[in-house]
Amino acid sequence: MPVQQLRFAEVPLERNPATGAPSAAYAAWVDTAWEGFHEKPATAEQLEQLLQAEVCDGRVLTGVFDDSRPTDLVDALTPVATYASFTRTMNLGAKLLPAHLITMVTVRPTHRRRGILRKLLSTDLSEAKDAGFALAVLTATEATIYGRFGFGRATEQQVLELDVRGAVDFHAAATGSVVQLVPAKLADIAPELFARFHESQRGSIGRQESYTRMATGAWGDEQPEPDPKLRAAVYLDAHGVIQGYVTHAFAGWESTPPTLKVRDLVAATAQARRELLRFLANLDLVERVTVPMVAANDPLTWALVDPSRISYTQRQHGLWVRVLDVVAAFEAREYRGSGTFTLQVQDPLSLVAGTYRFTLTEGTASIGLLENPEPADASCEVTALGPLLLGACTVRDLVVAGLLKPASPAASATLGSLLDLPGLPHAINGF
Ligand SMILES: CC(=O)SCCNC(=O)CCNC(=O)[C@H](O)C(C)(C)COP(=O)(O)OP(=O)(O)OC[C@H]1O[C@@H](n2cnc3c(N)ncnc32)[C@H](O)[C@@H]1OP(=O)(O)O
Repeated sequence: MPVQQLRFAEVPLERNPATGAPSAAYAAWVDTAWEGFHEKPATAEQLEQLLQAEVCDGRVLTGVFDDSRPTDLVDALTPVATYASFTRTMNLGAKLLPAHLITMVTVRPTHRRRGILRKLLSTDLSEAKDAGFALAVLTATEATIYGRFGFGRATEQQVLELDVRGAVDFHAAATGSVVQLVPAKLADIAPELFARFHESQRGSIGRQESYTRMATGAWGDEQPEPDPKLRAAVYLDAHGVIQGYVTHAFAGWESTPPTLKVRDLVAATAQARRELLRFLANLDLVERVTVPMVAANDPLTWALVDPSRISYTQRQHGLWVRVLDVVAAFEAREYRGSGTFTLQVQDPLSLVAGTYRFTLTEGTASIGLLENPEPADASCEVTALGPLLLGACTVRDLVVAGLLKPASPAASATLGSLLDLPGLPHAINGF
């Protein structure tokens, strides 16, 4: 059936009024989404947990239905495609801005490559812009899908592997103390510490409800069901203030070498992170500690006396950002110094196309869309705006990549001097 004849409908986060259990329509949506990611069907208890969490998140679920399927073979409530969105803030450096988050996008193999994703995404991005969102954000299963819709790669992450055989020495003397505690104690501590991290880290994206449930062991890292293996510790600074937490689980005696896997490590200060890693590095009976969601410019190599204990694996793209409002998004960014330039943006979805004048005064921007466009100092496709907004790379990197086209070498140098930022954007969670 062509995409025009399919039915696109919101699937409410609701319960069966008679039983109080998650509704059949919600269950069918989850089952389709999970099948799309090759997961087993959710159990009744998992569905209950998911519904609770998704209500907390304020998710909006969309299902796409093919009413031509034989109802004796397939329940009419079962969608052929799923799509979900909700709102969290993103740290753009100078400000946190509400972002439109897109997730759980699946199209059944029987209905692929006939434009369902294109219709879902282009409609949703247009509605998100009309609703006032300056950016949409997603994580991608494949890097090649979302550029055509204007998403640009904004953060990266990798897994840190630390060889913890024998004594692991740090340059800095230990400070503060670490207290091991049951994960349930993190119910209030985890969101509060994450909020402090989120305020301080460019590129950070707000967390959904599942993260608190995972920090407390109510959910495992793979399924929304209790995880008895989980252990936890907090770091207290020299004044006794909690500044970070870590949750972790032993990978089992069959792991080679014996490995402890960090599930989540949230530190409100750089010292807290270092001290939690020192705690992990000194655990007995394990030879390797792995830490996920580590920044591409992770500073641990500078903290250890022997940096060869560290290796990084699984480096990959993290958040993809689609700018929906150039003025609001780029006024929430940091800059260096003062100056002006104009940027012409091309946008196949016509959401942000135009020429913008940036007037920068001591690191803050005032931006306007020009009514009578003039030849711009640089031009780019909308997909370059994500990395440019977050400072994910330098202006020169974007120019060399062919993603940003300066009118002259002087214009390139001016943009670099104003837009290049120290450090990298980083997010410690996906969604
Ligand atoms: C935010 C997230 O949730 S990321 C998770 C994405 N989901 C998955 O990976 C689950 C498995 N895959 C799927 O469910 C589907 O194949 C999807 C969602 C990736 C694509 O859905 P479809 O409805 O087939 O895509 P649609 O037909 O609308 O294609 C839109 C465009 O994307 C392109 N495209 C679609 N899938 C892919 C892919 N896997 N890789 C590269 N390009 C792709 C198409 O060629 C098309 O390009 P064009 O319009 O420029 O010619």
